[in-house]
Amino acid sequence: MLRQVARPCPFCELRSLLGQQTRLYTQVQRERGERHGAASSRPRSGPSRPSRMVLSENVGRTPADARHTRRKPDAFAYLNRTEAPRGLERVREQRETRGSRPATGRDDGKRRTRSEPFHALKMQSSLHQVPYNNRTAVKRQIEQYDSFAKFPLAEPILRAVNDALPDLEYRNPTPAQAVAIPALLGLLKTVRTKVKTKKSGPEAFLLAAETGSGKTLAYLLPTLDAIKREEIDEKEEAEEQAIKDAEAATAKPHDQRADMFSAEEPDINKAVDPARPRAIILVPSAELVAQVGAVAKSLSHTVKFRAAPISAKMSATVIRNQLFNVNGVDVVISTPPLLASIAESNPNILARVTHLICDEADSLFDRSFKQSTTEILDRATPSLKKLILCSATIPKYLDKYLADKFPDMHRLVTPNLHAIPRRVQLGVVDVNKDPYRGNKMLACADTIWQIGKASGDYDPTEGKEAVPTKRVLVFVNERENTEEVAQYLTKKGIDALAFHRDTDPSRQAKILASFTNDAHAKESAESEDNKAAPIKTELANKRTLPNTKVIVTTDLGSRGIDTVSVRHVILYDVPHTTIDFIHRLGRTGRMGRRGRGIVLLGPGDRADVVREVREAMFRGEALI
Ligand SMILES: Nc1ncnc2c1ncn2[C@@H]1O[C@H](COP(=O)(O)OP(=O)(O)OP(=O)(O)O)[C@@H](O)[C@H]1O
Repeated sequence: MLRQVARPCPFCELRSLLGQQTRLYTQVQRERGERHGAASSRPRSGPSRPSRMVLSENVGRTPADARHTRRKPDAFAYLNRTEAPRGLERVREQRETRGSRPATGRDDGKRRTRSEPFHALKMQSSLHQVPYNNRTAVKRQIEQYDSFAKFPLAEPILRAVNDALPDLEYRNPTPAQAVAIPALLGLLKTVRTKVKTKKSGPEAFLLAAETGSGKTLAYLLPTLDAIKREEIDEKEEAEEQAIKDAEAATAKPHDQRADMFSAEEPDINKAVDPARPRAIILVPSAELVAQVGAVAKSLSHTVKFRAAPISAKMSATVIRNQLFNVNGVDVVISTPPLLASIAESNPNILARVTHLICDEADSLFDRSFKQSTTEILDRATPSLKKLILCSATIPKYLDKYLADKFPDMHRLVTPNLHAIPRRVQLGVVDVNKDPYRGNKMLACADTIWQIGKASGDYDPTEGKEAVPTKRVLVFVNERENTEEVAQYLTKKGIDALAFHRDTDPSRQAKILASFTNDAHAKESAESEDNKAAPIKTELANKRTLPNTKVIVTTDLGSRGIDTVSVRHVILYDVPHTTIDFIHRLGRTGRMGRRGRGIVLLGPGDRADVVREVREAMFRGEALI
């Protein structure tokens, strides 16, 4: 042995050289790991061998890059790099020292540092991250308006709030209302995105606030206030004019012929102007027309104005009677295509509009409604004073469009924009596992049975036991699946109904009524119970879930519908975008109530997207 050592063979030399290299490599790796804070967390055991899993940092480097001969890297040059190129780091440093805009709408003007970035969501990132670095100011403003009486609204409007919010002991403004009402009344300076231009036109506002935050009243109350003030001003002007005319008539020599002509003129009552409303509210669906119409009607008893909700589901006679009422009309609530077609044959209908409101603005400016919405906007512009766009989600395309078209727009943003309501929890059911083995319908039925069988929870905010009848919304991505899923659930003894665009209008109204309003729920529950009698006898021998009502729907049911009594939302399909996540989960947990979302994660579904949404919800962060 000793002799062998004394006389080294070439293979041993090679082995020891390799061993040295290996040790050196391991040391370098360990040092690097320690530098990145990873090495200390994982104690090493066994012999230190270079890991085959360590990725090279230089895969993207071309030989040309190495020689510094090429100026521009090719399109794939940065693939597999683990560190930013030196040039990019310089840019980042420069930006940081300059203090660039905050990354999201949820920090105090500081750059947001996420512990875990949205990797999966970045792939489908569609929401505009509305910046606002005056968060503290917004919060202070919200605190300042802790009662409706603090808004300088006309007295009948303040009284009417009680009619719009019955059954509430304390009626305090929500953050959306505290931010929007003073600004729409012209009280506050709001954040403007760009330098003021000299372009004339209506004053434009964007109200961006989370789902179920009372945006309807936030735009309705100041609009009605303005309408009423205009009405009073016009009346006073008319009276002044009448006095002047009378004085002029007495001053002039009596002309009998002139009297004759004036007697022939019709006696026009200027306060009453059929089919010439002062305010238009555009919404994307007939269901929302009915919902916003009901809120407007509840206010109209005290404020005294005429609201005309019109939708394509109404007959032509009903629409005509609503619009061309002899008593006049002040506020028209419609979908854009219907109103645009009416305005084409009666352009005068938009001649006196001073307030145009686009509720669910992201829908109204997307491909399906953009043409009719902009047509109405163009026709109304000459008389328009205020344009108000409202939405719980501001997609990038809308932000870009608004920045181009209305650079002076006032942006009214609440602190929780793009976040799922705080009291909503999100659970996941793995459909791939036993007992479902990929059967989503079975998983859905089982989840609803579990919800139905669970005892009502005590809710301290409402101070009473939870409602005995549980209402569950099931969202699917495709309209065709609504009927199929609803039928399967019915077979499993669940009271489920499909709700989509082709559902019979009267049935649709009944289905929704039981989900949107507790008072209606009692009435419609009775009628539905009577109607469902034959089904019950058919299912008499089956196990049924008596205290649970289910609606299976698509996006149609997710936009703006005020499903206050819904505690559970089941996402049968993983939504395509975070926008859909926000609107679908936003049907529960409204106005600070508790809610639960359950995602059915089946084969091929994006588990990473769901995980990131859950994490963001846990941290109370805005989605991207
Ligand atoms: N100040 C308030 N206090 C208590 N409840 C309120 C208040 N303002 C509105 N609400 C109630 O909150 C519910 C949600 O209101 P609304 O439908 O206007 O929300 P939204 O912000 O438009 O929601 P979405 O974005 O989903 O359309 C309604 O039932 C409404 O009556």
